[in-house]
Amino acid sequence: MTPPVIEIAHATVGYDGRPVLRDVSLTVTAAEVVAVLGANGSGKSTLVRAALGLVPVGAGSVALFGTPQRRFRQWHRIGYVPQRLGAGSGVPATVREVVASGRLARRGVLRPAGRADREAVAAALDAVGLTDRAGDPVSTLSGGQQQRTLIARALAGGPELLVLDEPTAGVDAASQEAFSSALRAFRDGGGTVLLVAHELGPLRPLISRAVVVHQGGIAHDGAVPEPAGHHADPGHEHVHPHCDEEPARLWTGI
Ligand SMILES: Nc1ncnc2c1ncn2[C@@H]1O[C@H](COP(=O)(O)OP(=O)(O)OP(=O)(O)O)[C@@H](O)[C@H]1O
Repeated sequence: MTPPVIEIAHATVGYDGRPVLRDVSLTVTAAEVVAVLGANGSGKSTLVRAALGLVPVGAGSVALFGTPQRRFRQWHRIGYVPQRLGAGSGVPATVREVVASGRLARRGVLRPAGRADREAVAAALDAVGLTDRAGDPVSTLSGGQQQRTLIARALAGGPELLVLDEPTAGVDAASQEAFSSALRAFRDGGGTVLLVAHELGPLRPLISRAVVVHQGGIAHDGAVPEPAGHHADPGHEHVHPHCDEEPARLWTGI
């Protein structure tokens, strides 16, 4: 039997000895599209970072593709898009260069890019609708386009698992649509997705399962909850910036 893509069992995760998540378990199997939901600061990013070994797990265990995470080396099987780019940082790289860097784990830094690399980069740029911007410096792109560049970089590596931390936060409707079609194509090709989200928007129909992080644990694991309150209004767009008073019941009143 194929092992789960991600298997977190009874993990305690935190920073500087202060636990953020206690005794959490999460299994993601191949071809699932799992959304991690929850209020600001609930520990959504911490959960996905723990899955990837980016924050240490104090107790419990994490396995990736059936291998204990501390022994896992096949990072080309995973594409990760972190929460914030910070690419307005004066890095003069073009969109194509950033996307091509996603091939490095596959080909090694010293081997020149071959045809397969160029084709993968072109396909990834096309998937996120940035082909016409490929030669532009990333710093000249909008926040949403920069986010799409990072998603293309992850896709270019030809991963089996995509882990995305708030891929649509602050991203306009056109970018969200482009992103959701790229994700749909990835899933249709057999890819597995774990993504952190505040609002699902156009991603909602793609999500096969939702996990809600609340008060240091997983409060729900199953069907995608309906948003509560004014968020349920037709046409409501979650455009306000992160705010700490985001009601936890938004995702737990189910
Ligand atoms: N590098 C860090 N060092 C110390 N504490 C951290 C660090 N990163 C996150 N935390 C703390 O861990 C808790 C959970 O943060 P996390 O980023 O996982 O939440 P989140 O649910 O992803 O939030 P948001 O919706 O705002 O992105 C918060 O209290 C945060 O202050």
